[in-house]
Amino acid sequence: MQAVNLNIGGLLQNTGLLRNRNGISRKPLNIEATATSLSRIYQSVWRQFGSASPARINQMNDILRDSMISRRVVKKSEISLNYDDAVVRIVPSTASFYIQRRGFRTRKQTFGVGSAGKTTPEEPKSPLTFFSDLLVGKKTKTTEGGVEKWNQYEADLKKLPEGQQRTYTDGFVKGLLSNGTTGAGKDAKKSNTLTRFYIFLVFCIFFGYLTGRIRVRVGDRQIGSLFFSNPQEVNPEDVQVTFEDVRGMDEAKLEVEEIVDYLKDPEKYSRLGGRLPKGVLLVGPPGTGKTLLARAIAGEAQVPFFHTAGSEFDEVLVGQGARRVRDLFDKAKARAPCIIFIDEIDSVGSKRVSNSIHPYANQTINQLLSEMDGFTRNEGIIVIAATNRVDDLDKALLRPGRFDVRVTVPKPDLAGRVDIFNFYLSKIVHSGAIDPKILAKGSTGFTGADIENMVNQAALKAATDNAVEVTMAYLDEARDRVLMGPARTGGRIPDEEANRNTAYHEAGHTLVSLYTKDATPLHKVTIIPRGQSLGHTAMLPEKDSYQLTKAQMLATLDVMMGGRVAEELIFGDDKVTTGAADDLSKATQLAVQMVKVFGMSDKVGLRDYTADDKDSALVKVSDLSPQTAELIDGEINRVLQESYKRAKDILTTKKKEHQLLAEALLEYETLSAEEVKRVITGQKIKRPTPAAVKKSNEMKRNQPSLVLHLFEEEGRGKQ
Ligand SMILES: Nc1ncnc2c1ncn2[C@@H]1O[C@H](COP(=O)(O)OP(=O)(O)OP(=O)(O)O)[C@@H](O)[C@H]1O
Ligand SMILES: [Zn+2]
Repeated sequence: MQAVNLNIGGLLQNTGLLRNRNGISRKPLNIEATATSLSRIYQSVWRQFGSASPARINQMNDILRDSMISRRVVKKSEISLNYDDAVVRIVPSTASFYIQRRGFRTRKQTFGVGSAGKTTPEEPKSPLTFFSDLLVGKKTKTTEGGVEKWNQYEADLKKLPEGQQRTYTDGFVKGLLSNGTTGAGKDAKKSNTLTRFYIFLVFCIFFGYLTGRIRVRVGDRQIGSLFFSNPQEVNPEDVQVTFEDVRGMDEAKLEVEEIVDYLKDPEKYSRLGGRLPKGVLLVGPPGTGKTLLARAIAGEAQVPFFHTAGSEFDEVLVGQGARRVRDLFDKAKARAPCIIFIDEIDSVGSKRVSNSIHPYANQTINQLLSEMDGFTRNEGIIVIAATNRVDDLDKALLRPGRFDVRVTVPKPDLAGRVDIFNFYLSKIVHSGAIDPKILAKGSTGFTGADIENMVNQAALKAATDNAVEVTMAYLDEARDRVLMGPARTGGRIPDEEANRNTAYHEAGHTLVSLYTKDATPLHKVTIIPRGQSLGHTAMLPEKDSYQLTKAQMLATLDVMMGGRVAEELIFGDDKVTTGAADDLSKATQLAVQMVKVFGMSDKVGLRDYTADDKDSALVKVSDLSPQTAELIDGEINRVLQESYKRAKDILTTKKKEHQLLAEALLEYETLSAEEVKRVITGQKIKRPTPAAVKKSNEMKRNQPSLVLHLFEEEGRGKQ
């Protein structure tokens, strides 16, 4: 027992929590390792005493009192040890200790670690402990805990969109690893478990692959489940989703309600002679919840749901796509009433052109058409297809008797977004100060998937920070991630010349947007690489727009030109970079549309000139005269040229502002719209620069900053 006591003090010294008597500075604190070790020691003390009767707690406290720490703080009910952003509190009276990380703003957040097997109800325990538990290595007592964690992990994983599942898994495994390494070799058992876990993981993946649950994608195609005879066998899902889970699209829900009714009782409809659609086409941008709506229909009606994607029919081998369609319908018929859902139907159902990308699309579509014609209306099968490009679809699919009902699933409007935010916020622990209305106002143009993603990202970040709840700050940060893509983890790139270029380029976009009347309001500008680009100027519309005016489009063009113009003006014609390529390609697309589709060029007139671009004929015969073609070309160029000139005018007259802004960007890396406005009027920004923050963090780390109550107490005691 003596050994145990000494260990606590020694351990605290070792891990840098406690400065030793001579004040020699300590190693930087590894909070995870400390927590794990403390927890282990506490538990071993606890085990010697068995259950937690008051007498035993006293006994244990006696031991603690003898220890190096407690001797000095006999009378203290609590000892706090501060370290950078963490506080370790030891509460002898309850024989427990807590490691807190200081909260995001001012709030302190606590989660209990190693309260020696005893729960302390008075201590707020972070509700987001799943991550922190993993990171800190909180031990669940039995193997059941492991199973639970695993199940939880699996459940959580399923909830995430496919793109994020990997990141989540990475985090999970990292959590396990950091957990495992703290034992540093001594804990052979643990590493054994870890090995077993990996073997299990590999096995799961392999098994999943074999059974076709996990598929490998090569380019556009799936090479999946090669070993089983019937590849891509679609099995119906049991759907738990209901209309309650689908938010912010009341009209669409109304439109499909009848279908639910029908699926619940097809007989009733047949008896009354009603005619129901065979196919429903859900049209809307990606992420607006088309799949979700289809699932909800199945869930409401309690019928099987066959989920496929158009691309799955797109096969390497001749006739396979068609066979899959046949198999799918055969299975569905056996399970009617049911729903067949075909996602991204445009990938197979677009105009029946023979091209090298979809050589056998014809056969597949024909099969689909004949299957849909093959069953009668009231057989109890509803085929729901989703697309975001209805214009591209083969007209044959849209004929009566096929997908003759069309339901639009638009991006949510303000009220819809409030609803969706409310829904997803209700699933996480969040601060009461969060106002969904403000969130919705600040996320114009977001889809349901974006919002879900945003809330989820905020919750994950809060969990890794061991926060008690998700605050507005986390949500703001998450919004920027959704809006601009994840920032480069290392911050700015190490090439300062490139950074300078980016700063002037982005400042160019920003200034043009500020001084152009109809431009979308600025949100943020940054020179931290995001996604593909080196910098980013993010704009956020103030309200939902249902249409764009010509002035708004021209403003957008001008802003796009701003980047290139800035490079030219500051660094000279021959120093322009490739950084503007993306801007130019987007600008060109827009200009082409303005001239050819929207009739926004007086010279070219009001005709839609894209009609024959869409034609599926193999050999295109343009019915435009060469003069007209030339005219269109000239007009597109003129629109772009004029826009370039407007941007140049602004940046030439605002040279000083341009420089101020670029310098500020180099210094602060990211600026909000308000900060931009301060900077260009010559005012200072009232926050430390990222460089200063980094430096002060480093300084803190190298400085013994731990002293506190413990030693003050000791000093006073001696005098
Ligand atoms: N209106 C909404 N209400 C609640 N959740 C939504 C809504 N829209 C999207 N989501 C969330 O976003 C996820 C992705 O949406 P879903 O896959 O249904 O979009 P989609 O329109 O089918 O997109 P895609 O065209 O890319 O397949 C859903 O699983 C759901 O969690
Ligand atoms: Zn640009």
